[in-house]
Amino acid sequence: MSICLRFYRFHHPFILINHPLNLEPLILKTDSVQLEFGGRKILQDVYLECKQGEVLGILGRNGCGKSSLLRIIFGTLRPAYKHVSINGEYIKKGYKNMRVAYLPQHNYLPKGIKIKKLAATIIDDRFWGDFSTHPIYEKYAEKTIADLSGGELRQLETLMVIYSKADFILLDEPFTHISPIQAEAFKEIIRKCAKIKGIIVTDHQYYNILDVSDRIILITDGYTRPIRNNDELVTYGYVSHIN
Ligand SMILES: Nc1ncnc2c1ncn2[C@@H]1O[C@H](COP(=O)(O)OP(=O)(O)OP(=O)(O)O)[C@@H](O)[C@H]1O
Repeated sequence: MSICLRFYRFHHPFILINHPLNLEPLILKTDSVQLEFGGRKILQDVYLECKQGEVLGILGRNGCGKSSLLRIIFGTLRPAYKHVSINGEYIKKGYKNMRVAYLPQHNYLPKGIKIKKLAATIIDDRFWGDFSTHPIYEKYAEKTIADLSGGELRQLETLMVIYSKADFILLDEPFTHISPIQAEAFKEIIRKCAKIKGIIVTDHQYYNILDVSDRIILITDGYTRPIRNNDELVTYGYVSHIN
């Protein structure tokens, strides 16, 4: 039985519980990733840790390997070597048993199936109230994805991953293609979900990443570097200045 279900059964409405059964938060760790394409080294010294209760932001220039790293954790990209674990247990495929959910850059929801039916299998019971009252879901629950605009579909797909049953949520560019007001709303949702999940998020809208994240790591030259203050983003050449 999954930890999520055990949490749900023992949940008491008057106790503020941040983690399942008040256990120690789960910790997702990734290290020793070796990834290359056609002899070109992409990732060579990665260390990343994310625990339930926090948002970890990943920044880096185009092509530095952010999406690849998320796909490696999710289990759909196999590098030469990786070590991914949750509380010490080696995880070969993060997507198995809904340990990890992933929002890719491209659309992922299947065509021809009612959104209501998809939601019933994906959404975490603890967030059903939030999800089912979101305007996008209320408007399109009885429809299929063919009825949504590009931006609406992106919103729905993002919400479905954030509110999914997984312990860890990986978000690749959740702020791209959506309006600023929606980005603000998503940051609120991400913070709320991060009270009981671990969330890793990357986007080129770095100000949104800085805003929503508890910690930041930067990928440069295949390495992950913890960013302790925003000036380091200038030092490492990610931005020319910070306002
Ligand atoms: N299947 C593939 N075959 C060959 N090269 C690939 C493949 N997938 C990714 N790459 C290369 O690996 C590098 C890292 O790609 P990745 O998509 O992880 O970068 P990214 O940091 O997410 O980039 P962006 O910010 O532009 O989305 C890029 O140079 C890309 O061209």
